[in-house]
Amino acid sequence: MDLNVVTLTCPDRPGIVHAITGGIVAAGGNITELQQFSSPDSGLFFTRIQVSGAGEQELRNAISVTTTGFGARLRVDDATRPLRTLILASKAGHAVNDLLFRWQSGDLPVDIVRIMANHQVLAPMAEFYEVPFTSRVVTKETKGEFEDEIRRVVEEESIELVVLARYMQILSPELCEFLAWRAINIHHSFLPGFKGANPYRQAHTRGVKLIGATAHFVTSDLDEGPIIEQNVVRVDHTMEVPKLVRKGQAQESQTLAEAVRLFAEHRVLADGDRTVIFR
Ligand SMILES: Nc1nc2c(c(=O)[nH]1)N[C@@H](CN(C=O)c1ccc(C(=O)N[C@@H](CCC(=O)O)C(=O)O)cc1)CN2
Repeated sequence: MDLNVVTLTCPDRPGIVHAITGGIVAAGGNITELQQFSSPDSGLFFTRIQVSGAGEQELRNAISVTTTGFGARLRVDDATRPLRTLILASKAGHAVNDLLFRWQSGDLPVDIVRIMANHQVLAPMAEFYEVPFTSRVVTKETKGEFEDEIRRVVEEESIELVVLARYMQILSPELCEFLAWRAINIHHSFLPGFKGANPYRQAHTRGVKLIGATAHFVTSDLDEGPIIEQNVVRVDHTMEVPKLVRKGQAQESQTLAEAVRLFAEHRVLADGDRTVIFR
């Protein structure tokens, strides 16, 4: 049985749902889930519709006809096809291991094709999960070559999602543009607080009572990308930085995995520099 996800964004107006569902009926489809949102800020309409019993192309053709003139951005995706995913990592293994375990357990609709890292530390973990692993020391001199290798892998392996699972190198503006809206980073703080490489030390110095994690799309503005998912946990004065790191790692892993799931299920839509999330 075909199962597809229709996502559409267009300037808001009356009759959009009527037009889309008319196309779905024309293609012989049955709606199994429907969510919509009209943004008062952007004036845009957003919808995600899960459809059974109609082919991907038939849906795309039928809805394109019934929404002609709407100025719509339409996608139809096979809901049963796992997203081809590349993980970028450094030394920290908690978020990588969590993704690999959930993937191997069938808990994430992705296919982890490769791990690329700027350290060799995670090679045994990749071998355990039988995932191809590439590592290269990244310096100012070698950064360009490594980024070219990332681009080559994305193109040659038909990668649909790049996950920065505590990858501690800043991507160039050119690579950010190439990966726009298809690269997710996990930042180890509750953004917009404590940007940069050492948020737990910043949190300890500030004496906060909550710490957290933020999954966001990667942009050339460090830690400023559109937010997909966030979580927080309570902390207190008795906790030194190592304890904050341990408590934070659990939040990072959970937050990143949820953001990857939402993206892979086509539940994340772009609304300017923000996101619309259909959970
Ligand atoms: N273009 C972007 N690249 C990356 C982002 C991003 O938002 N945009 N997020 C980072 C992850 N990150 C925080 O979440 C982060 C990583 C690294 C640094 C940093 O200052 N790195 C130093 C080197 C540190 C080292 O070698 O250990 C640097 O690159 O000079 C800040 C924030 C991933 N990339």
